[in-house]
Amino acid sequence: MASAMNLCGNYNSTFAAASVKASHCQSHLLPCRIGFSVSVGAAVPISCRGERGGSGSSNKAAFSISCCRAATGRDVLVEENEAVSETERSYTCVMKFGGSSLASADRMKEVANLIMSFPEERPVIVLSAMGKTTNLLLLAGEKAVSCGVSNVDNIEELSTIKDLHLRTVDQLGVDRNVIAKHLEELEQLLKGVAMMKELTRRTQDYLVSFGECMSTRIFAAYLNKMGVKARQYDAFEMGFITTDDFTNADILEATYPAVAKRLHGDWVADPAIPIVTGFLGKARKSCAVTTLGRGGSDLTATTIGRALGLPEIQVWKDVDGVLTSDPNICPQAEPVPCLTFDEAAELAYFGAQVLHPQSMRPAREGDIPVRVKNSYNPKAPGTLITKARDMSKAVLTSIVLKRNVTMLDIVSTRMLGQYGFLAKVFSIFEDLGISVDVVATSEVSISLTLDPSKLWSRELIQQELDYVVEELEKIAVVNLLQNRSIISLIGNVQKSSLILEKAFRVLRTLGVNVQMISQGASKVNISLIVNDSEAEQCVRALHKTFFDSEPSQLENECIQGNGSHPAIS
Ligand SMILES: Nc1ncnc2c1ncn2[C@@H]1O[C@H](COP(=O)(O)OP(=O)(O)O)[C@@H](O)[C@H]1O
Ligand SMILES: N[C@@H](CC(=O)OP(=O)(O)O)C(=O)O
Repeated sequence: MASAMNLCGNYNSTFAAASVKASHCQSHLLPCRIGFSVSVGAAVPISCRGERGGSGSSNKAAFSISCCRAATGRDVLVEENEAVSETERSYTCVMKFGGSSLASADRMKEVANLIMSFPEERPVIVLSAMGKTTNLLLLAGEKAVSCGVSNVDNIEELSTIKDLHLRTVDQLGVDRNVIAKHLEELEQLLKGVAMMKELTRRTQDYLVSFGECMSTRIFAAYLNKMGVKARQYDAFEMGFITTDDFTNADILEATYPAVAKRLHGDWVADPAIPIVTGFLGKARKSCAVTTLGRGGSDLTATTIGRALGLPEIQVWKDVDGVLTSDPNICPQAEPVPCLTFDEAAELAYFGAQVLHPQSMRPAREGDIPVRVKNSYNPKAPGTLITKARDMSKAVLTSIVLKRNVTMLDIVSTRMLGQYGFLAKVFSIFEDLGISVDVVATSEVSISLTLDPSKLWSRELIQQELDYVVEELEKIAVVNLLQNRSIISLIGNVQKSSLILEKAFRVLRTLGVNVQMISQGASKVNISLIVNDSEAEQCVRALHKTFFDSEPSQLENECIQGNGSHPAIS
């Protein structure tokens, strides 16, 4: 009998994708997940995971499989209805917990209770490093470069990391040995950095990997101590294969079948909850440890979701879901109940820290719903991210701010009507491997923004910018404008006139001049470029206008096409 699990076990990405579709045919699964509520502390041990479902016919669930098979040289859609036992289906969802959910031993206990409060789930757990450990590791690395080998022991961040992790294992009552070797190796690594007086990106990735390697070992040991069988995995040892772009590696396609094979194989051999390091991978060429860019554990979770074809991916944070704006700028920001993958991807790409910019890609490809939940408030419904939603009443979903953006005004030195100007400009960015965010063009000029946030090193950015300008000046007059911000209005661009009218009224009232505007092809984002110094004030005022009024009023305005708002007029 073919099951979703066995199909994925063929280690073939087509079949892995097929099992994604398979799980989505179980439409009964989704409604029961929407709006679920749990009570933390009401722990229900998941002690008999391997036995759950058994092999008897009474435990079999109707299961519809729709898969693609390359049988005759072309893809063929095969529809089958089969009965697959719960056991054979192995995992039921991915649950990712970020650093904010894992800041202390108490938080780890609460997360363990939360996982145990879903006895019907057989989750794959993805964890980030505890609290701010990644930042501390980066700072320790920077200090090691110049402090001298004999002073490494005195690096404050190293002591903070050691104290946090040792205190956590002690408070959880697990053996210090679970992380002893890692702490020792971390210190040795920093001594190596101090000796070399150099921290390459490759070493930096290896250095920050200690955070996730330790948090997952501690958590798996704690679950086992609680009688819940768990197995720790380092992503770089379990099939996460990436490019060699240290600090910002891309996950390669080969990851999906490799991860599916490993997780399914282990489940069949010896069922246990996998506790996987987020954020990490293994470089295809050098085989060194890589990282997926800051916040990359979200991407680890969606990659596993797609690899296994799971019905849901849950991303647990310290906020009640994706909010109408960054709560650090707009404390009154409210959770957004539903988002499309496109909206979430745009929101993440344009600066909302809550999701990793690339994390929606595997979910979208596998059409797997992503639920953003609050580990501090599990009863809150959170945000459900799916392929489509009813946009008929939607105006604005969220306002996002991306600071410290560099803008370039590029004016052709050739005459009007010269062809090939745009192509030349973009080939320069391509050659230099620089990503362009927002673009506005006329026949002889281009304004665009460059994204420095993907790079972790300041000097390199300046060096790169100098080089870009030098290259562009061969064909154009270039004006480099730094310290700009992109304010992205994510929502229903079908209502762009309404959105823009309201937005520009606010900005005019504030006396802010928009330096560039772009309405992307995505149809969910309008970007406005303003000075960094004005940006937060603009976001707060825009938020007040779009979200502090009764929803019915916004809807009325949409229907009547009347953009005026009492807060401004
Ligand atoms: N639009 C937004 N919606 C929700 N949170 C946001 C948004 N913009 C910024 N944030 C910030 O993102 C944080 C959650 O993301 P992150 O710190 O990466 O979580 P985790 O470490 O749990 O993965 C929130 O605490 C909040 O301050
Ligand atoms: N620990 C990594 C990866 C990550 O995803 O973290 P978080 O889930 O806490 O944002 C970072 O800080 O970037």
